[in-house]
Amino acid sequence: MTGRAGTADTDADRQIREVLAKPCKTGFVVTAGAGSGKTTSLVKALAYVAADRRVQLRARTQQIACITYTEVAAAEIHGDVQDDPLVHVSTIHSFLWGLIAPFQHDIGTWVEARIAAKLAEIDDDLASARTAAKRDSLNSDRARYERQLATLKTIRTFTYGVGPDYGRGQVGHADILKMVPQLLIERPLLAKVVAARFPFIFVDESQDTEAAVVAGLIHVYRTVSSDFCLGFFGDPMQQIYPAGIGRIPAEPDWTLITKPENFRSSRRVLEVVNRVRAAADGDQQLHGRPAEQTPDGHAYFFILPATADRVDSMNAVRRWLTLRTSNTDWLSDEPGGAKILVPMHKLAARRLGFINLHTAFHPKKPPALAAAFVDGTAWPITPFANVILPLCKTGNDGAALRILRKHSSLLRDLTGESVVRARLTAAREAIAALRTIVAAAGPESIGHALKTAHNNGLIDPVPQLACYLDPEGPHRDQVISDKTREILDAFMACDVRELDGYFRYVSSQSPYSTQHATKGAEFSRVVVLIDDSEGPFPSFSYDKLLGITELSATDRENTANGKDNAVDRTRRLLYVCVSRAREELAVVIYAANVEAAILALKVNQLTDQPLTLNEILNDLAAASTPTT
Ligand SMILES: Nc1ncnc2c1ncn2[C@@H]1O[C@H](COP(=O)(O)OP(=O)(O)OP(=O)(O)O)[C@@H](O)[C@H]1O
Repeated sequence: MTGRAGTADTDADRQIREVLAKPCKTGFVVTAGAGSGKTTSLVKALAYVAADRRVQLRARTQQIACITYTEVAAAEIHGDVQDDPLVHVSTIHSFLWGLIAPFQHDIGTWVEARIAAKLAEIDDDLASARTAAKRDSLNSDRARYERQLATLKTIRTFTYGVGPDYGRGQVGHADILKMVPQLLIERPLLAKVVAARFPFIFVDESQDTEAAVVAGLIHVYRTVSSDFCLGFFGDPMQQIYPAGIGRIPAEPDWTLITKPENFRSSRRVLEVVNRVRAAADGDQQLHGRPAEQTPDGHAYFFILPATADRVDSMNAVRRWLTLRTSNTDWLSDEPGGAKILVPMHKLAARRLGFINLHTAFHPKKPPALAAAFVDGTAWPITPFANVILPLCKTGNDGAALRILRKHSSLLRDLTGESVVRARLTAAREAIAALRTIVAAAGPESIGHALKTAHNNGLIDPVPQLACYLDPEGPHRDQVISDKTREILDAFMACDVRELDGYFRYVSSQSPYSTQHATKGAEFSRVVVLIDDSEGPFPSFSYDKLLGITELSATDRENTANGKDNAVDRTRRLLYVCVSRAREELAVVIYAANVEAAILALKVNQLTDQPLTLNEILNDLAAASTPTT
């Protein structure tokens, strides 16, 4: 056995196995800090059940379900269990869709109710609409939903895509998270079918799983009488998405398991990890590895003036770290070099040259599209990732055909040689036109490229984008909100060259990553960049965490009511960030008032010796001065 499944057992692994060996309905919650090996324990649990119950599960055509947070995590776990077909690893969305897809009638009923709710909402808004323009816009949305409702009856099969297109039988990402838990609770048969198909369901990163989804799964547990096991692996301190449940409400008969060790971090890094957590729930980790295998490592805090040039000062920090740790990897921008965790994409966007693109996707009140921009899944951009840029980059016809066959319906299901030939010629001409637009680049080249690709059938955009690009086309009944339209208008005006830096960034090819996106990952050398001065960072504030900025009235109200607040949220994010480091860690804070920040770090007991820009510049100067 190799990889995570082959690591030494901990007490928690043994406890989990005891639960899994019980021949009855059972459940458990593993709650433990960063780097304690929760995912490792999950992999071992999968391997154990697969080995122990293989014959029985196979005979009943059952599988062990493992729900992960991202596709990347799912792929890793697949690798860990050597692609065992008995183990069904998927993200929450695809897991839930897999459960509901056979229940087409129920999906139809749910969608009908959803459209009815939208219509009721519009009627309410119409009653209070003050301007004729507002009434017109609401009435036209109403007419669209009415048409969707009318065509719904003709839909034979519902499918699942990024955004909803009810009139054409497509439910969206967000719908799945609402629909499936609701149906699990309302349809007893569905709960039974789920338990019969997956007698073991394990959820990783449970703290960021939506409360409704957790409630749906717990409902399955409560209602089934058969042999069924539900297990959660998570850490409430690492909840960084607002919809996440945080702590799992365990059933009275479940086993609660903790893991007190940290297997990831060096001595100095773990000290910082523990210090960040101390003011939250106070849980402190011990080293899991034997003393001789736990390196001392390095961990430093830097306070730099907010007025400092970001590129120069960051380079100074990296040079200083190279000097102090004798490790030149701190200077490398290649994978394996320093990983720089920025609070917002805006910081990386500026450094990697896609600030206009970033601004386009971040209107004042961002809809879900802004969040999708963050993780590289925004539907207006995917045609560039999958089709437009690959078509422009490849010089050969064969590769272009493969791209089109995979991502476009242009060349699919064609009959007759002359039709195929005509389509191929048209595709070649369209690709040549695209190449010209992309090579010329400049303002609005994104819009030109997108329209050219769409008009020539090279891309099959999601319904909303198709409607935006061709308002009278087959997707004309799509409802596009004003905010989404605002994003699309700004996106079309961008320069196609900005996509280069953006794609490097979201595919982790740059040294930058956002603090949210590093969930579950680990790196040898980590820089955590703290910079509130570069603009608002919604819902988070390092200045508030450190006590440099006063809490707002809302923060105080949330705190008084025991609700989540900016300080707790930011502490959790900082905890996730510092705990990504294996050997070496640098926390770099840009502060408007350096003295106040130094004091704040000491008062908050995060470090006793923060370094200033002057100190590191002096050290660098001394190191470069030849000794006589
Ligand atoms: N029992 C173990 N023995 C040795 N190394 C281990 C053990 N468990 C985990 N590790 C190592 O510790 C590191 C962290 O493990 P893992 O990613 O499973 O932790 P986690 O609790 O899921 O982390 P996080 O919550 O911070 O994302 C990995 O490098 C893993 O290989």
